[in-house]
Amino acid sequence: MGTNTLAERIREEVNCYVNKLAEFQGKPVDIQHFTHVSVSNVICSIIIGRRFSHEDPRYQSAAESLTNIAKNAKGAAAINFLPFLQHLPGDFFKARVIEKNTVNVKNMLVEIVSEIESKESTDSDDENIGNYIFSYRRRQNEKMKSGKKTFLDDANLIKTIIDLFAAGTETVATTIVWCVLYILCNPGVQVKIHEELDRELGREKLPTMADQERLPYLAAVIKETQRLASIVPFSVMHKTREDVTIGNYGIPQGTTVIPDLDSVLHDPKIWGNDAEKFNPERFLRDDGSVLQREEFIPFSIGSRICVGEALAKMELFLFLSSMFQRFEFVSPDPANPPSLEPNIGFTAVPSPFRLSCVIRLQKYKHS
Ligand code: HEM
Repeated sequence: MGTNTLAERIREEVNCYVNKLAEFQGKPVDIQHFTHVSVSNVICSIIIGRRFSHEDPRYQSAAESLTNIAKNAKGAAAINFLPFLQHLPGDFFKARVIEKNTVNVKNMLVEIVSEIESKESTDSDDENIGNYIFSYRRRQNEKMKSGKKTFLDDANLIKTIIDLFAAGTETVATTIVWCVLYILCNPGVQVKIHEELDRELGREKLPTMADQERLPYLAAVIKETQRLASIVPFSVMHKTREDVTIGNYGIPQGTTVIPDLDSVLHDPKIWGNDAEKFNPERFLRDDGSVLQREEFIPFSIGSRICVGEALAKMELFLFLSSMFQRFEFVSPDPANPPSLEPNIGFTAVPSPFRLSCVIRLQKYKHS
């Protein structure tokens, strides 16, 4: 799918999202659920070509299951190291919770894929271009016709869709919520974001990707959020395919390796003694332009770097720029800001909190 089409789909979702937040008229609300639904709708529009309403019960149940999987993933990781643990009575490592939720998501997807495919047979190819399921099936048919061996089968279609939902929803939604939480605890940062947005974009038009380079302060805020929140602290497990030597350490073939991204993102030798503080300025040069740091690795590094990095960056910019343009985020009790203590599962998620989305702009004149 082209970058422009993708950005347009994200902007459509962002517009629905900020309208949804505006409905609360500044009353305190926990935005985690709405943010998850909107971000997974971006993945939905890529995979099946349409979005779901925030109230759709089938969709709400799948979103809840994905959250449960991410929340409990850390405990279940112990079973990857010591597989016999899965036979213990009870569910101390939450493997059964994960299994139950995965089956729920899988059943919903199988149902949706079959609905989409029965509808697609009546749609023209042009209407389906840019839809992941359609592209997958087209490639699968080409491979089968050519007689080549292919892994593109029904089971892998569902598995890759689950991967995209699981990896692409929790991560981006959690980063957006962390950003707002850091802002509540650092109100001076929000003042600077608003100044930059008002000066560079005004308040009439929903931001586009073309606006990104005019907002270096916001870019620094997003980077600092990703650094400090370090939402995938232990990345994804890998296994060595051959014997390797790193420094004085020999790592035999077949060793499970857990990359500790957190140790780089929070290292005071790299970021200074204020490494545990939220300080967007560390990503800005003296002239106000954005500083790229090679130690900034929230998406990991190497050949298995996150495949969704470009999409995630686009979403973070379009969601957050529009949110700050439209609202001022205020803690209902400024003297007692919400806790910054994360709940660590597969991702590091903020503890639930409420905030007021005070409207700066009623509605966009042009979207
Ligand atoms: C702020 C958002 C995100 C962060 C911080 C993030 C971070 C990561 C990290 C650390 C990894 C592990 C890389 C490794 O194995 O070394 C990963 C893998 C992955 N990510 Fe992301 N990600 C984000 C968003 C997304 C999005 C939006 C998608 C897709 C639509 C996505 C899809 C994936 C997939 C499929 C993998 C597995 C790649 C593989 O198996 O090689 N991610 N991500």
